[in-house]
Amino acid sequence: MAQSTLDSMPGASTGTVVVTEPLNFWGGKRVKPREEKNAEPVFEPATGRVLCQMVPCGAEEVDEAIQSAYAAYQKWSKMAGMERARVMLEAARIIRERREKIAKLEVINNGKSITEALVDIDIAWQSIEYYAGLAGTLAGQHIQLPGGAFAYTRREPLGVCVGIGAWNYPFQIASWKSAPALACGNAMVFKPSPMTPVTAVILAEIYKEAGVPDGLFCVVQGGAETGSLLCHHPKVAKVSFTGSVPTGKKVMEMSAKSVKQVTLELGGKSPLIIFKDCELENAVKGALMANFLTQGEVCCNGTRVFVQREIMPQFLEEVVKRTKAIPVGDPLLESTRMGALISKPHLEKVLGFVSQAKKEGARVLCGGDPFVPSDPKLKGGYFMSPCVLDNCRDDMTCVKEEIFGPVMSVLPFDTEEEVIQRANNTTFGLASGVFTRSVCHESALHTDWTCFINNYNISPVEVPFGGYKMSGFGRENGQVTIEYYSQLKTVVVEMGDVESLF
Ligand SMILES: NC(=O)c1ccc[n+]([C@@H]2O[C@H](COP(=O)([O-])OP(=O)(O)OC[C@H]3O[C@@H](n4cnc5c(N)ncnc54)[C@H](O)[C@@H]3O)[C@@H](O)[C@H]2O)c1
Repeated sequence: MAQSTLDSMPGASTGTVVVTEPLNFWGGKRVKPREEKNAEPVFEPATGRVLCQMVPCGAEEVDEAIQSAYAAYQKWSKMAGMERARVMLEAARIIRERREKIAKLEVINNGKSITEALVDIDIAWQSIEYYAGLAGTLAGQHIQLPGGAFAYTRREPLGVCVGIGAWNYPFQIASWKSAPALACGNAMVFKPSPMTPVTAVILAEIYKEAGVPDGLFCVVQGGAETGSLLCHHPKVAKVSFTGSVPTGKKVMEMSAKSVKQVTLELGGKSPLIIFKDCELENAVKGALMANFLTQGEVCCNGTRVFVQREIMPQFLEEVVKRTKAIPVGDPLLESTRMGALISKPHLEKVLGFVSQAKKEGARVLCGGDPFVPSDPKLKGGYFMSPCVLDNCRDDMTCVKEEIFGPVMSVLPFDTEEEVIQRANNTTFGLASGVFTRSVCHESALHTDWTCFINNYNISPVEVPFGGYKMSGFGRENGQVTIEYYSQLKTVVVEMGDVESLF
């Protein structure tokens, strides 16, 4: 029963899968929704067909999941880091073994290409492996005090952590949040996006199979209402949220009521700066990687591409030629490089940004239209042709707002000083990129956020990832994330008599 969705994957193709198993998971098993009446259809983006029904969890179900996570936390937090590591390494091994099946299911639910989904799943198990490696290293300090007294510190878990995910990297987000949480001895209740509910529960099954106590990683389905129940629950110690800025603000506000810790991984409108002394071939490849992965639905995409005026003509010629050549279509085909956007309303929103850009004076050099693949089964899918916009100005909507689709805005610049000022002139602060052959750490230091030099969208699990300004705070990945899922306890030990002032 538990493995049936995945077991049907090897023979599955686009347009054939229906998921009927329950998508909630707590107490060590899948749990049927209590009431089906609020069910919402979930669509396969490549066909527009209904893939499954998502039934939001209500207050009682959320409470049940949290209680089950709390019970598991009591056991898991008492285990040694090395014991936790062993279980997590087994989970990573199982994911690696099933990577093709999980990736296929992810594609069917999310619409991204199978080539990319396989990378996402690999990054997911790597994250669990990485934090398993750190679980045994959690330690404190010993501090000597006068008269033989001393103090020591211990790194302790927080308790039950909540993870709330976006729809663009469903399995990977669940792994990036749960891996450091579990390594530190916490339990996690995870709520995926209502548009991508099917793979988080697979992760829950894998953790169980690997040997975590029942309830340690739970999945509750739902949207805003379920999310807010999680943020308000008194037994929750921390909320790690990935999503848009407006929702992030609400999560922070709700969490503040009971002083829960929060990590916010929010949106962006990142700049990519291409200097005239760059290796043009690499800069063009970088611009494509910075804009068109996952149909442009990537938070840290470098969607404001600043190009030094002298090389603008060559840059545009090359970038447009390659953008036109991107194969858009059936995301399960290995030859496809761009799949379908997440939903019909989202596709319409992205196309609306292109129309608005035209009205404001931008020139469409390619793409920006709905795309209908020749395969009849894809006729109802949410495809569009990847778009490059020229003639852009900093005050245009397409340059200021997060589009979250395959739309690149290209802007000319003259000097480094000017471009850094323009690049930083945004309330977002997630990522940036610089292409140049000269030493450019100066530019990296001057951008208000993470900076990729001579590449873009590289996120190895060892490297911290996260935002400045309204793109959020806290970090995911890297050693530092341990600090966001643990707290430091201090113990002071007196060895002599108490010197009292009274
Ligand atoms: N910085 C990052 O790491 C990162 C990664 C991926 C996506 N994103 C951002 O996510 C956004 C796209 O994702 P989205 O459309 O799913 O975002 P969203 O903000 O609409 O939803 C994100 C999650 O929050 C939940 N939610 C909605 N209202 C809520 C509420 N009131 N209380 C609690 N939870 C609530 C949703 O159900 C979903 O699970 C983009 O802005 C993108 O940049 C950021």
